[in-house]
Amino acid sequence: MSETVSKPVVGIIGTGAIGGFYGVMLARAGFDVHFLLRSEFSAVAERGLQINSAVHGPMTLHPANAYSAAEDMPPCDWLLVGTKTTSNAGLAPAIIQAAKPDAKVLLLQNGLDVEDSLRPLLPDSLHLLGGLCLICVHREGPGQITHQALGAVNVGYHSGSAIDEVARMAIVEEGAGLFRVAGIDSQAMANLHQARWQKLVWNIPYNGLSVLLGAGTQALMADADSRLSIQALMAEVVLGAKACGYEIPPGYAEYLFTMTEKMPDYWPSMYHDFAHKRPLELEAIYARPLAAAKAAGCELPPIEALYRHLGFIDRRNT
Ligand SMILES: NC(=O)C1=CN([C@@H]2O[C@H](COP(=O)(O)OP(=O)(O)OC[C@H]3O[C@@H](n4cnc5c(N)ncnc54)[C@H](OP(=O)(O)O)[C@@H]3O)[C@@H](O)[C@H]2O)C=CC1
Ligand SMILES: CC(C)(CO)C(=O)C(=O)O
Repeated sequence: MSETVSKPVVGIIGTGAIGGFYGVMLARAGFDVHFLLRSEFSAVAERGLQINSAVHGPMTLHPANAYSAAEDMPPCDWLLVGTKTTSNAGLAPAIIQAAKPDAKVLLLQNGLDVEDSLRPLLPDSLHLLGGLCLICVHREGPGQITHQALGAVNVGYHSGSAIDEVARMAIVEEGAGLFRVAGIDSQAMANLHQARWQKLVWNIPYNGLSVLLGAGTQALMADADSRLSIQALMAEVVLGAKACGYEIPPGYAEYLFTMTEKMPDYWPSMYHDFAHKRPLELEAIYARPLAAAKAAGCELPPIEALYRHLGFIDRRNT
């Protein structure tokens, strides 16, 4: 049965791999999509966005509604934030500028509590949501995105003026519905914290080890020692989540491990940040989960060691 959702105006704040991919998918489904860019503005204004997708085939959006300043964007019903988490608080002026008064702002980002630095800077009328993307995409060049595998987005409510759980879930369902109309698997999550911890079961081992060991997923999965490290780190994330009150479903870590064996060789976005000398998302993916677990009385030494090694690398790299 096809789902009918009225088509809102969508703004993409940060058109990189994630913002560009989901923005193009929504535009292809008939949504009115507007893209805020920074370094790639001229290239995208001239040539549009190209997605080379192993799942959907080649896709081009040309012309794309490209902007270098949020002031020039039309008022948006939904804003999808596709920047890295390293500068969330700095995005508030652009978000406020591009948002309708009761807009929904969806952070399509990995990590824990990534909404917290932004929330106090936004008006209460704006709804803030988090989206966990299970996808392998990266930027190949200005306006050029490679999509290797997967694509689902799980959406949860963080904060805003929704008066009760029913109102919150209606907004979350609306968000998931946008993606489903665009042919993307999407689930409404009742608990955003739970969803963020669950996603960390993948990101904590693979993102960090890809940088530390200089290896993509296939090399990491082919070596007995790195397999053990991945499994140990996954088990630690499950422990940390449990200490904080979030039960990761039994078998979930094993499911992600097996899923990764079947994926094409994938270099997580943290590796791309390292290779391009951009700051790593260490605060969101490591420091906050470690601090939350510690506050709940749970030390996670292997994750802490990985975090410290990555900090050393990051400080010398940027
Ligand atoms: N790539 C993936 O497969 C996955 C990524 N994620 C998560 O998604 C998030 C986004 O990652 P990803 O898409 O890979 O990152 P990218 O680096 O590809 O994209 C980030 C984009 O945000 C832009 N940007 C940053 N600040 C601003 C600003 N102030 N104004 C306008 N544009 C801005 C950057 O522009 P500029 O070029 O100028 O820096 C860049 O285009 C991260 O949290 C990541 O962990 C989650 C699942 C999978
Ligand atoms: C887990 C993965 C690779 C999708 O499987 C992903 O979404 C990520 O890189 O954050």
